[in-house]
Amino acid sequence: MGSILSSLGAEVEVSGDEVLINADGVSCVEPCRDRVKEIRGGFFVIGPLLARFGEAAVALPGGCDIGSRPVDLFMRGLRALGAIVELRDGKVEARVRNGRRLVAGKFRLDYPSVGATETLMMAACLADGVTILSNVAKEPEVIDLAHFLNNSGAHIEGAGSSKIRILGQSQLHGTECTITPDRIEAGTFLLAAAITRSCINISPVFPSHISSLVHKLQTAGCRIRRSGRDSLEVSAVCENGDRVFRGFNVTTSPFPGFPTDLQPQTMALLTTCNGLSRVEESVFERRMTHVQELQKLGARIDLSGSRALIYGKEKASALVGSELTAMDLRGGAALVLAGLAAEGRTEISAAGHIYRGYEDIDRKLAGLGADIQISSSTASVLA
Ligand SMILES: CC(=O)N[C@H]1[C@@H](OP(=O)(O)OP(=O)(O)OC[C@H]2O[C@@H](n3ccc(=O)[nH]c3=O)[C@H](O)[C@@H]2O)O[C@H](CO)[C@@H](O)[C@@H]1O
Ligand SMILES: C=C(OP(=O)(O)O)C(=O)O
Repeated sequence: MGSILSSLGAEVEVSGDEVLINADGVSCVEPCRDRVKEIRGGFFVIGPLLARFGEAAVALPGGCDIGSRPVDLFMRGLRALGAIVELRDGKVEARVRNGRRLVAGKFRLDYPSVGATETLMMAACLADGVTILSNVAKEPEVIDLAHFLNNSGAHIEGAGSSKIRILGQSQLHGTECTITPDRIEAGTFLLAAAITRSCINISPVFPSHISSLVHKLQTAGCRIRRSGRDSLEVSAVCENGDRVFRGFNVTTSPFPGFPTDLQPQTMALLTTCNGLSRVEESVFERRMTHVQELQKLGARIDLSGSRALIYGKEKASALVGSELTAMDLRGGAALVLAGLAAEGRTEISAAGHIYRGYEDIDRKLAGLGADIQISSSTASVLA
């Protein structure tokens, strides 16, 4: 994102955990227009750029190959705000009808897409009048973005519910914000503790952001308690002191349902839980490519479309290390977890996927006692 903002003329300075963005340089409309047309991988800037400059052209979103990832909701939503939007040569081109300012409108999303909700919310902040978006995503990241925009002078109500009301402003200003903790990274570490039958303390994490995972892990037999305002302690030892976990069923769905971004890692855990578990992926239609890799470790999984039946083994150590390929980000994380539990050495190629969502994952896991090395192309995990 930093390089996208820089290519638009913003100054971006990274210092430790802080990022300083000065967008004054993005005020010149003509050069900006040219730069925007060259952007690759910045699909989500279409809303703010269109609202700010009356015109934007961005490449279709990339990301993991986990489904068709359509952009119809973005296009129809922006049209409802008065834009002319066309898909041409792999790019979405949009401009404001009759002048330079979007007009407020009403738009109901067919599906509560996170990206479409965030894009339309950003665009509507600068539209003329009151916009109502309904059936929107309720993810914590949507609430976080709304807080940030409100602190920048926007007027957004209802983020976190299924209807958002936005009173458009003529301009926004800079502000400071702290980004909400990454619930998917925290959830992955909860699962790492569970699959290795360990006890760890995780922070920062807001427990209410991952309660669906916490409930499932408790069903399996994990003890999890809140150890502070933004920390959780997970102890992968059952109440009766043993380490045999029960399998459970999972169906992914939008927040507050079970997150699709934790489905592959949860499946890795289920291969080590007792009995039959069912996993159904309902958000993305091709998010099961980790199954064939888990099978190479000895996991018994029957796959039919987006439904998997996992015949768990009683012992966490029932998996055996092998050579695997990370097909996408969360699928790759699932293989790392399985590799931690498997007997012997697991080598994962195409590990670059994993870094896209887990900064320093090798250092963090090594700090917890794992024997893991990741280069940009390969991860090696020793149980
Ligand atoms: C960078 C980022 O934050 N990515 C997250 C975001 O992705 P992203 O915002 O891409 O995911 P969406 O919430 O948009 O996608 C959810 C569903 O909506 C459908 N859809 C989406 C847009 C559209 O115009 N039409 C349409 O039909 C998609 O095909 C998918 O089936 O939310 C996903 C669901 O929580 C997470 O897995 C991703 O990690
Ligand atoms: C699917 C994910 O990311 P992206 O939307 O960038 O592909 C993810 O974070 O799991």
